Amino acid sequence: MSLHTFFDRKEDEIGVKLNDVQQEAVLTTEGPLLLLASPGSGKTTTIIMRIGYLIEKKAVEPTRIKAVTFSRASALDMKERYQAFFPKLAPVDFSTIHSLAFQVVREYLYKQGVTYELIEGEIDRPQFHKRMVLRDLFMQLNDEHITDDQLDELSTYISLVKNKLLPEEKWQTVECDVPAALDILKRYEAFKQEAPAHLLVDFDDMLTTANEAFENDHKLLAKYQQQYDYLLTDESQDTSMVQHAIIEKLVRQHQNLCVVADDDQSIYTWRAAEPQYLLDFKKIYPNATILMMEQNYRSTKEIVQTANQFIKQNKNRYDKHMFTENRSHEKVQLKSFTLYDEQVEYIIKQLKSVNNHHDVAILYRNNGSSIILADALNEAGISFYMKDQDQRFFNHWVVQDILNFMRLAYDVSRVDVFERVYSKFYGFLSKQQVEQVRQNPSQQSVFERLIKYGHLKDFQVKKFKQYQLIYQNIHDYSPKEVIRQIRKDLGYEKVIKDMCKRLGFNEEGLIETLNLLEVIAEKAEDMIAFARRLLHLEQLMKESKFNKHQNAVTLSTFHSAKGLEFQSVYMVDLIQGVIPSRTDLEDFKEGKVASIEEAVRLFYVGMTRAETKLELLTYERKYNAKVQPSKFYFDVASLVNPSENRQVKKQHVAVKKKQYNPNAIQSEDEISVGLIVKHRVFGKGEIVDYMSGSIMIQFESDLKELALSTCLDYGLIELVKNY
Ligand SMILES: Nc1ncnc2c1ncn2[C@@H]1O[C@H](COP(=O)(O)OP(=O)(O)OP(=O)(O)O)[C@@H](O)[C@H]1O
Repeated sequence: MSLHTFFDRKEDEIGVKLNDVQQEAVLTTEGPLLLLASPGSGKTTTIIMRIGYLIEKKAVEPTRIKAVTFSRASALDMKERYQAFFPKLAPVDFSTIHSLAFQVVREYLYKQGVTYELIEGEIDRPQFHKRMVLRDLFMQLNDEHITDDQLDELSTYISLVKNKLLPEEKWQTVECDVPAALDILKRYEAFKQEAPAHLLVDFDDMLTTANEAFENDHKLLAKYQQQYDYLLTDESQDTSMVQHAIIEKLVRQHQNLCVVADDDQSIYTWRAAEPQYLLDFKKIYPNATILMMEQNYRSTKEIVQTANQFIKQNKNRYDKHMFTENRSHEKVQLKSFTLYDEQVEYIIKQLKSVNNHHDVAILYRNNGSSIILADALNEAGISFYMKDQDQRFFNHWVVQDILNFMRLAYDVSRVDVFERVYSKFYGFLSKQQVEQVRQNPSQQSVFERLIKYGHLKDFQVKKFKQYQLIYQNIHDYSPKEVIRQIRKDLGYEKVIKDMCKRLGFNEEGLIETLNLLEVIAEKAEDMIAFARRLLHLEQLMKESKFNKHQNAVTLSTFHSAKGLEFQSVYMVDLIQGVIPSRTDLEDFKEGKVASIEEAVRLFYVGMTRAETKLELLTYERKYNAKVQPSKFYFDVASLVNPSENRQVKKQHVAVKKKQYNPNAIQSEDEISVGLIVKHRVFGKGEIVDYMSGSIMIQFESDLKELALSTCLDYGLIELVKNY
């Protein structure tokens, strides 16, 4: 059978004729190969064909091929695609790196007579679960309960340190905002090894121990090296250092390694992914072949061209040129609303005008965006699907606090409820003072008893008399107004801001939670209806994962949308501080580009999910505060409508040079995003974006893109304040 017939036959069978690069990737079976695959470029199709080719044409035993995937879901997906493409061939081993590491560790420790116990995932002794252990250690070191957000951050920090293979003396180089994180990590590692003959291991230890096993036990390594003649790793842009190290050792003899990746879709560096490894691939494997699969089969010309130009602003990448032979359809749409509410109303209107919701996705940066969307969709009678809905919002302590403040309104004599929130009233109550209330039970309100028996200081008496008055009239107010009163008049917001300073919580996130609660409360008549609405929403979001095959619109974060595709995609809440995030922007100001480049990649992942329709949505005001549209929104706007920007530039060329201003900014080095400047014609504004050649300034009246050289040459802008 000739080569020609292999590809032709497969074309007849599955209806896909591989393009030239795809064919080359199939045929390059020997030696290291880095296959850089643009989104929608037929990566999975090519990998499966390559495996089939190895078996059918090169007579490789299926058991001698190992395909390592990033997740169990993609292992399953590949297995199914392989069976569909090659129904007559014996199965190939598609599995995650963790399952490979698990086998290695089991054998390695068994040989040493050491037993082990897994403390992550489903385990026998829940009290030894990683999260429980970390909770206890946090308490021991900080004398406080850890929040769920902090626990997540701590776990990520530990994973990062382990996956980067950092030695102990370098652990402190990794930043973590959780108090005493480094000490917790040290104690956690010691705790797991307290009994050397019975180790406690988490998922990260599986990887580091497997790597160590290959380093120390040469016989074991040789056994695994001889087990597979061909290795393939998928989604390799998300692979961590320890995972790369394991693979490197496995293929050391034959070097038959096919690494499939898209460095432009690397969005997990915060979870230890090492896209730099791909950029250094030739240093590690000098004989490597690098192929670029750049033809996109998913999206229209407009979407592919815009996304392709957008990603080129990143510098640390392989310079690929994604293209498509698909049809033209419509430009990428950009919508900027005055108010946040208008964005939601617009989406609902759009969805009501189409019947098929299954093909539509609404994508956002943060999970918080889903709450208001879910609420509005539910009101409009539109079903939605969420793969990994985040229930943390509903269980969040801020939400529980607000509900407890409200509960107290229905029975102001309840000490048990008061005890849950006493420290959240601005008034510095001590446990002992509250204890006095408990020790003097009566039908009187907790406030009266507190004032009578609590030995309060003068200022506390004054405060709690005010609070008592607020509670007496609280039922006259709407639930939204009640939340406002809790925030402002009971001093809750002041208390949580103090907590943020003391405990390193994310203030912005907590305020956002309160704002979201106010939006939900808007539609409720009273506090009971508000609590019910919250419960209903929680239930709805929990159950939304069962709507996958219904006529339901998909709600997803950009991260979780990776690998998915939809006819229509709405990217929402595109504002500065969200995407790019505040941290991305701060890093950028300090000259660090890694995080803003990752934000660009994340945005790119979102854009490339769309097949025919892509809309980017932003707004200028949210919860009565001014916000700025995302820098990426403008980047896309200038790609989609370059002529509009040219008009703006033309306007400024007319300015006369003789009006020279000695205080003006004269050099490009003085420009940075966030600077407050005064423009000679347009007045005060903030630099919101800065690209080579132009700057974008948000003036009070509107936003303008100005030619940088004109501003500098003619002394048009001067510095007002730097922050
Ligand atoms: N050579 C080709 N000719 C026509 N269609 C193709 C070709 N290669 C792939 N496709 C089609 O492109 C679509 C995407 O392919 P596939 O799922 O393999 O992409 P992918 O690169 O794995 O996507 P992702 O961006 O999710 O990584 C599929 O419908 C596939 O049939």
